[in-house]
Amino acid sequence: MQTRGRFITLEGGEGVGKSTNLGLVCDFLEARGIEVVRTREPGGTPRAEAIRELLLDPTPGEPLSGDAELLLVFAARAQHLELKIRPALERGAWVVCDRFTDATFAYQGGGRGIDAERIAMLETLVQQGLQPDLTLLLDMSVEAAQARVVARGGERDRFERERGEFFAAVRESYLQRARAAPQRFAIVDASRSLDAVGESIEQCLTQRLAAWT
Ligand SMILES: Nc1ncnc2c1ncn2[C@@H]1O[C@H](COP(=O)(O)OP(=O)(O)O)[C@@H](O)[C@H]1O
Ligand SMILES: Cc1cn([C@H]2C[C@H](O)[C@@H](COP(=O)(O)OP(=O)(O)O)O2)c(=O)[nH]c1=O
Repeated sequence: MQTRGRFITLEGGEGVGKSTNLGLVCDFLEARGIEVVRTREPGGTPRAEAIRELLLDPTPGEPLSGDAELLLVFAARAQHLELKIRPALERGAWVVCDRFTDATFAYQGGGRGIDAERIAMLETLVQQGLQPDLTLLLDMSVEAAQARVVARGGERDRFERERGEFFAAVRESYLQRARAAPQRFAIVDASRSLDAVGESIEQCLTQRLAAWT
């Protein structure tokens, strides 16, 4: 019987280094002979990426209602799960995803103030019990992460234009979720050098791999 693959997510606020470290996670696993599917949310399939465009579009004018934002996030996720994540896990590949539902609890929950119970209802509907096996939460101060976003350059999307209080609430929600599920989460101090962060991530992956095999 084919063993189901593992599902690993990277989480954290803007500029903490998720995209940078995603490659490191994938390389680490591939070097151990594991088939890896690298993906991201919102997005991951062409139609889910189209929903991402809608969510990130900073064009002023018509605001996006909180519920519309929440439902779009889960619409993209439903598509991503059915077409990409579940088939990969079922054939035994491992999925490494830049953000998943913890981001919804942090951004739509903590940031926008949507009740966690409403989010949890959609989580149950769309995921039917599927949860990441490991979530690497890259954590650092909002101010230092913002400085990285500024240095990275480029146009700011709809979320990146939010105020400092929004990101402080996002960070706090992530930390609360990590404390509530310490088996699933590993909190990584993302304020350190790229090498030091990478070393912590590799240590964590080494421990998990040993526990899973
Ligand atoms: N540990 C680090 N130290 C210094 N700069 C970093 C570190 N990690 C990432 N960066 C830089 O910070 C910026 C944001 O990183 P990125 O991976 O795009 O973050 P995210 O995907 O979490 O928004 C990029 O320019 C990246 O090169
Ligand atoms: C997955 C997800 C992302 N988001 C937001 C967070 C990000 O600002 C945005 C896009 O994610 P991402 O591309 O990871 O942003 P960045 O690389 O700049 O950190 O989508 C939500 O609000 N809810 C969600 O469920």
